[in-house]
Amino acid sequence: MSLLQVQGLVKRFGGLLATDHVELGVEAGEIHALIGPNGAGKSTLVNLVSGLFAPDEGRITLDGVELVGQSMNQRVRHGLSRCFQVTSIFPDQTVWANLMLAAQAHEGSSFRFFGQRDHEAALHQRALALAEKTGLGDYLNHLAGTLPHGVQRKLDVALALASRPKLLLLDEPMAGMGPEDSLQMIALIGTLRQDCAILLIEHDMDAVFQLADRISVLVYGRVLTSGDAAHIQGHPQVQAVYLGTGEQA
Ligand SMILES: Nc1ncnc2c1ncn2[C@@H]1O[C@H](COP(=O)(O)OP(=O)(O)OP(=O)(O)O)[C@@H](O)[C@H]1O
Repeated sequence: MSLLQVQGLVKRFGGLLATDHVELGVEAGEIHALIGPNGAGKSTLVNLVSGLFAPDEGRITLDGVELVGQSMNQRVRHGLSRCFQVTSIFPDQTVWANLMLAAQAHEGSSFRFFGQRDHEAALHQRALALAEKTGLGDYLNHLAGTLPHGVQRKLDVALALASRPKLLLLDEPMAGMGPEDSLQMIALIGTLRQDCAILLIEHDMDAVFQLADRISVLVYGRVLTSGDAAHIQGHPQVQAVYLGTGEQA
């Protein structure tokens, strides 16, 4: 069984079938990209997995645990995390304070048998590890709200990693970035493979082909096909959807 297993998932908005009986699996250690034209239902699918939306039908399991019916916080406890595009950042606090708060929120109870000093030291170590992982070392004393966009997005990733997720949901992590920041974010996402599986929505096809172990193509709420980069690039219906070359899905 896959780490994330989506089965028969349906979401309707009025008469619109935004998610049409989707079947999807994300394996442990995999970067799985979700691509498709505007309005194909990518964000809706990620919102169903994260718990922002409730499905009309279907199942979503993470590591064998049913997520449908569980709150977003419960899903985080079961190993799911997502980047919120900077909305989870405390802008008036320093980067360091943001990391310490995130470490405290997720690790507080696991240190409850430690003395106060050991507890502080463990949180300190965790915050430092998150900073190192995401390349925030030079910004620890900066107020989060004053950071350049690309650095804020790294902090966003660091905060999402604080819960030690099994699966991280990334919805357009390169959005609004210049080429230099995009390259850094692609490199960072590549290193996360060691830590967790990733379900990635991304419009930048170069980034997708560089990062993804597997790619699923959504069209009109349905999974058209899944496979590696070569499979997707050679798939006539995918070419038709993206390039308008005749053969339709
Ligand atoms: N909250 C909502 N209420 C009503 N319709 C919605 C809602 N959210 C999404 N939709 C509709 O569902 C369909 C799928 O939208 P979704 O945002 O999931 O697509 P997407 O593939 O993420 O698109 P994009 O690449 O443009 O972000 C669209 O037709 C959209 O208008």
